[in-house]
Amino acid sequence: MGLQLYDTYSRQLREFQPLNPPTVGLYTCGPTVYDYAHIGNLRTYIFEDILRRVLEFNGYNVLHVTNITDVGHLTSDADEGEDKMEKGSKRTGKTAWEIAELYTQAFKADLERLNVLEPKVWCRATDHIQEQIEFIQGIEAQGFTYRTADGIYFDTSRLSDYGFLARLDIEGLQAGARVAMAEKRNLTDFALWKFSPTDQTRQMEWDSLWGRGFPGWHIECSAMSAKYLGTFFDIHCGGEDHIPVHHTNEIAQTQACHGTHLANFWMHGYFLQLDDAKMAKSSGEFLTIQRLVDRGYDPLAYRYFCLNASYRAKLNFTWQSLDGAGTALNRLRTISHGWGEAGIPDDSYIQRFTSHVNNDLNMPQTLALTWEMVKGDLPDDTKKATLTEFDKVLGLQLADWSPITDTIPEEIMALAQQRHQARLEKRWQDADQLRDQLMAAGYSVKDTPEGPQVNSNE
Ligand SMILES: Nc1ncnc2c1ncn2[C@@H]1O[C@H](COP(=O)(O)OP(=O)(O)OP(=O)(O)O)[C@@H](O)[C@H]1O
Ligand SMILES: [Zn+2]
Repeated sequence: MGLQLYDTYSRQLREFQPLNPPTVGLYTCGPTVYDYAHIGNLRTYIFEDILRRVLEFNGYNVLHVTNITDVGHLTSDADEGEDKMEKGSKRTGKTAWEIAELYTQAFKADLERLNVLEPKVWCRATDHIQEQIEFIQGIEAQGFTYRTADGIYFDTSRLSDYGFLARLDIEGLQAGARVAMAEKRNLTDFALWKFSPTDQTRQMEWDSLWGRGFPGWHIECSAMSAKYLGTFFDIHCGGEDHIPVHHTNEIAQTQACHGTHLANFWMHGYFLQLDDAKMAKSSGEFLTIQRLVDRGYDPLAYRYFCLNASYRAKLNFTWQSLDGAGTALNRLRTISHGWGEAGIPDDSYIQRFTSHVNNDLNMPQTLALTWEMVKGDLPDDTKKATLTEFDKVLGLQLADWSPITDTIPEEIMALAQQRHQARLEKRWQDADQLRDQLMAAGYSVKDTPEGPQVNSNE
């Protein structure tokens, strides 16, 4: 059986077939760079990384595109409130451009620490203003837009299946509406272009044929995915919160302009929760990768923790489970390091592994299989080779790991051994001199019942 993926659009598992084999177009909605990413955001990027690795494991060539939202995402997803970037600028005292750069770099560094593969294309919203303007013109030409005092809006009532992705009950929504509509014609209408306020200047604004302003949040993804992947490509991903608003509106825009629902598969990662509530920047403890590192955790322990659950299930974060993941990861590292050189992978395990990862990225089953293989009775070199194959998807960097003592150079270990010998023979002067030599080279030595223990002073 081939690769089965759950498609939110059709609400079913579907067999994945690329539109243009062997290439797979993958678009993953990126961060709004007004603050550090929390580990909840990063759970979604780990899920998308597993997806990418599984596609590559199946022999596809993945053209992976991720955007950076550095303008236009307002504090409410419904086009109200302040631009998150301008808000971040006030909070930090830096310009919106400076914080965009700062948090983009911090985000990329977090991904690297989690061994998330870099997309082939990074695209910033502010580098694609012209493409967004042209896309809005396309929508306008099809008659889907109208103008209000604060911007150009998309008329969602013009699409008979608006909201299909989220199975939105439009009539129910309208009836229960509590929010002021201002000049919006329908509750679900959204901004394509917002005008700059007349009484204040924005840091990020551009001229357009409609007036000076900035793009709405959703248009960047329709415009940039069309530029890099075409107007109908293989897979589009994001977190579950993107289903009812952001992705629904991306689809509406592309449908209006190009008549497609943008991607063949829509896939969504479910939330990381803290005390049974969504982890968010605005509420609860703001946990970043750096916070975990400061508390002595390896970022890859967090990756392992995420692999314990299906991407389609909410996952509760606890320190205890992170400890458990860290312990399991270290056991895996130590055991596999002890196996020595790799031989040839075991076919039957590789087949079972493939069927688990191809079963909608079933990581809990995959981890269980990994431990079954590790504890089983295959020869060590076969185990090593099999695990190395598995790790192409798990991404735990097992082959790169070695115990700290392995990094002590041989000549230093030899000096420590000579000192040990001198001590046994009670040649105290020689022993002290050898210790000084080790110190000068940047190492300290501790005498333990098991013999000398050498540590780097770095
Ligand atoms: N708790 C969470 N668990 C998993 N994914 C999340 C969580 N919160 C947000 N995401 C996802 O993280 C990605 C980046 O989102 P973005 O940078 O816009 O964060 P955000 O929406 O500002 O975060 P927050 O909602 O915490 O303020 C999106 O795909 C989003 O769906
Ligand atoms: Zn998007």
